[in-house]
Amino acid sequence: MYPLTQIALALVTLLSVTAASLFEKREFFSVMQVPNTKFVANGPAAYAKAFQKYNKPMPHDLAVATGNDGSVTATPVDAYDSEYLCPVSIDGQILALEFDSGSSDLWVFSTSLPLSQQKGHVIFDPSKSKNWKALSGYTWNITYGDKSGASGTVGTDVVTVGGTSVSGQAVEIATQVSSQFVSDTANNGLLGLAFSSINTVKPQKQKTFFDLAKPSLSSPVFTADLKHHAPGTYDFGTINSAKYTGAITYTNVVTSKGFWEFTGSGYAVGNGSFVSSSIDAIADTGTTLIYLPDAVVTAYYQQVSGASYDSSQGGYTFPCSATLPNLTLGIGSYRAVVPGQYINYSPRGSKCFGGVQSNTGIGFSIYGDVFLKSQFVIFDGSSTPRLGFASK
Ligand SMILES: O=C(c1ccc(-c2ccco2)nc1O)N(Cc1ccccn1)C1CC1
Repeated sequence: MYPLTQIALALVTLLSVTAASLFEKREFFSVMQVPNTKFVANGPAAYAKAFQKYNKPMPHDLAVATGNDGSVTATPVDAYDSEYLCPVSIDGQILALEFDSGSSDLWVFSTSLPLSQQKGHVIFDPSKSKNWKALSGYTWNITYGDKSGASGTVGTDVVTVGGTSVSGQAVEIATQVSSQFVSDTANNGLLGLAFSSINTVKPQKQKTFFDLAKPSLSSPVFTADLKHHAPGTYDFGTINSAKYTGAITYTNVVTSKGFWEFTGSGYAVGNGSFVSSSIDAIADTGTTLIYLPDAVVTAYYQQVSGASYDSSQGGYTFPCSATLPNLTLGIGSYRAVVPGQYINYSPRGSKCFGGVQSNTGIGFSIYGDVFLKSQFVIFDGSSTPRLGFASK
């Protein structure tokens, strides 16, 4: 064979081998493992992972050690305790949500919002969730008492709160939010804990996290242990006796409006005598202040020197140096005492704005955070829903 031919043959062979090696199915190859030097070992978390992987209940101590005991921290968003935010995982994306026992929609800031409304917020991106299932044609639209509101579309996903996971939870994606929510950049959405009857999703109402979690909870309850100027907790499925003192007083709940609605038994201002009177009220963790009948509000501020209704502020104000009396609110025979200092809500101009205001126009009273943070509160979602209150 001529050398030229040999060279050509060799070249063709070399090329064909090279080409083949590019396309051949490689039988095996090894990759060098590189240790993650930044990883900090966490034994309990590693141990808990095994239970979570196979969705098995983990031992109590391990649950407590790893924040999986159904307890979630509720952190005040500012120096006035105007709202409390809790970390919620949506298929691994963690957002700070406001737990609201006065509404029943779980909605989040999302990538579907105009960028101007997303600014400053932690955003949920459904495209990054492997368990996300869009509910085609479903919408939601909610308006709150302070005229704030939001609306959008819906899907379902896996939602985890304090180690309690729920699959198929309706997550309401905001496509529009009001200016109050845009400017509240710590708040990335709400988790409704009122009754599912007032969920706003159409064409089919959706269930709240609590309703979906109930069957997996040891007891169909959640508790609120909110604190004054400090983080507190919501617990799901258990009543932690270390968090309250004395006996729990239970009172019946009417669910016809979809709220945790009950009848208060009266009030006392400071060391004054208790006035028996039926007060139709709701327990609302999503409302900051206490809204009461005018008779109670005027009786209270009569005991605060320099207090007056300031129409320019839309409520009662008083000199910030004023000493505020305690407010006692009756629930059955139980006397819930709200410390006076909790009722100095915030400086407003040269005066301070009261944490107790009139319920005029609402149609019922609202026992909001100023009240709830003075108590340990049990939201009992059993077949006969009831509210429990205890001192702490
Ligand atoms: O903001 C709400 C509120 C919550 C949920 C709903 C709603 C409509 C449809 C489904 O839920 N509508 C509200 O209005 N407050 C508190 C409040 C504060 C001040 C004045 C009026 N009210 C409801 C719980 C009482």
